Amino acid sequence: MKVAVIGTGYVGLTTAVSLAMNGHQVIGIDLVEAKIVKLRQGISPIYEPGLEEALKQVLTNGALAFSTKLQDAGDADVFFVCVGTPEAEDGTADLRYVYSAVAAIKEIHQASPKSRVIVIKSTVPVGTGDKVAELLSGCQELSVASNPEFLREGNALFDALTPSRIVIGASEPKTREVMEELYKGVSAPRVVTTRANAELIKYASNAFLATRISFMNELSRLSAALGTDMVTIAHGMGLDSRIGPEFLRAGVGYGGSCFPKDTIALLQLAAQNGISLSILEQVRKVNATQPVWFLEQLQKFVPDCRGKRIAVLGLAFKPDTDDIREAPSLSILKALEEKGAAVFAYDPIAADTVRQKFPNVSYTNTADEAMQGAHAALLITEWKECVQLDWAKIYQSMAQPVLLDGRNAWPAELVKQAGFQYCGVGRS
Ligand SMILES: NC(=O)C1=CN([C@@H]2O[C@H](COP(=O)(O)OP(=O)(O)OC[C@H]3O[C@@H](n4cnc5c(N)ncnc54)[C@H](O)[C@@H]3O)[C@@H](O)[C@H]2O)C=CC1
Ligand SMILES: O=C(O)[C@H]1O[C@H](OP(=O)(O)OP(=O)(O)OC[C@H]2O[C@@H](n3ccc(=O)[nH]c3=O)[C@H](O)[C@@H]2O)[C@H](O)[C@@H](O)[C@@H]1O
Repeated sequence: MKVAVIGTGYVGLTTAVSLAMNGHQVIGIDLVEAKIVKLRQGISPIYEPGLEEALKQVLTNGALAFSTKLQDAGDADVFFVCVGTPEAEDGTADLRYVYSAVAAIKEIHQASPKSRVIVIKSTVPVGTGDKVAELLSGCQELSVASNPEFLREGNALFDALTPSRIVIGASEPKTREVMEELYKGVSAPRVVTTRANAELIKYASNAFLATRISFMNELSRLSAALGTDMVTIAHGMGLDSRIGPEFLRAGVGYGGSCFPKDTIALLQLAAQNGISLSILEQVRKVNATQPVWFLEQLQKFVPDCRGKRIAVLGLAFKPDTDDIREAPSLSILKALEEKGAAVFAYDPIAADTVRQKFPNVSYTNTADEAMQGAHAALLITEWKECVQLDWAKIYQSMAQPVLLDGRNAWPAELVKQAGFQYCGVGRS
């Protein structure tokens, strides 16, 4: 099929590449010319292992092209809307990019009407797909489907190619057929339902995952007080198939472009409907206070950070991405600066972006270098470059051998044997 993908951020780019890999003829559209120039050269504006190779492959075989002009996609059968839906000032989802993309598609359609489907992949509040359909009510042959995306950054292309499920929100049989045709080669369970159900499945999934994390993070505070071990506890819980092992890792809090904005957007949607989602409110509170709690653990080892060298390892909101949106590292750097610490930070990919926000932090080329002479080292993102370290060498190089493991990813027993003072999240 001929497919246009509007927006070439994480979701748009991986959607475009995966559809092209699955045999469709795809054109990716973005307003930002610099992005399109890069993409045409096979340069991914997003860091993810393997993504650029796949992009180059589909560019070379002609299955994928890019443009800044939606008119270049005039003959497309399907328009994927993959633009951002950021948090507005009041916490609701800002839908201006969605509506402006829809208006542009409407113009194209009116100029040369034919059978077309608009697929909303962006995360949008319940009712948005129906509103879009209303806006297009005069346009014959133009229908609207909701098709939320569940990919994880850092693993986005793999997730797009092998999704856990494909959720299709569409009422008309013809629209459902087009959606089936689009995903013909992809083996994954289908949920074919209404647009509203599809939209809520997306928010509910993210909110539930965030809830698991905050539950474990809050429990980790009790675990620290009791002297129990959160990693063992999570393992023991996760073996119950009703619980499962995923998303039980306690840490310094969740970040990223979606959990923070989608949880607040869901709360606002609920409030607009007179419903209080009190559990979700607590989920956000726990997440906001988790980095503060973590820094209180540091205080036990370094009571006064003024002038002390502190190493911060990992800045991206998770490994294998250069994304720092809502990364816990940002609030931790801010707090350390306020305490007067001399911060030395390392991240294999995201340091340059963080430097723009925190110019007074010293950025190093390796984790070892950040830890040299440090009075404590804090693991914030579990990049392998920050985890697989020569502990004997580091022990010699630190001013005070204190390790604060914000991801429970360092080998606790081994480092303790090497002489370090170790403190994880709900494990000591
Ligand atoms: N980042 C992620 O891992 C996931 C994001 N989502 C959702 O997908 C949506 C997109 O997220 P990201 O890809 O992270 O967003 P992003 O903000 O990284 O990218 C959006 C892109 O759309 C472009 N754009 C905006 N308006 C446009 C228009 N009218 N025409 C052409 N291009 C336009 C922007 O220039 C930008 O490049 C959001 O609703 C998000 O919640 C869903 C699942 C995963
Ligand atoms: O809607 C979205 O944007 C996406 O949001 C998340 O994906 P992503 O934000 O890329 O990353 P995750 O792997 O979910 O991690 C999010 C945050 O939670 C943290 N996390 C994750 C798992 C865990 O056990 N503990 C934990 O603290 C990570 O460190 C990270 O900061 C969801 O996992 C995707 O399904 C969803 O499509």
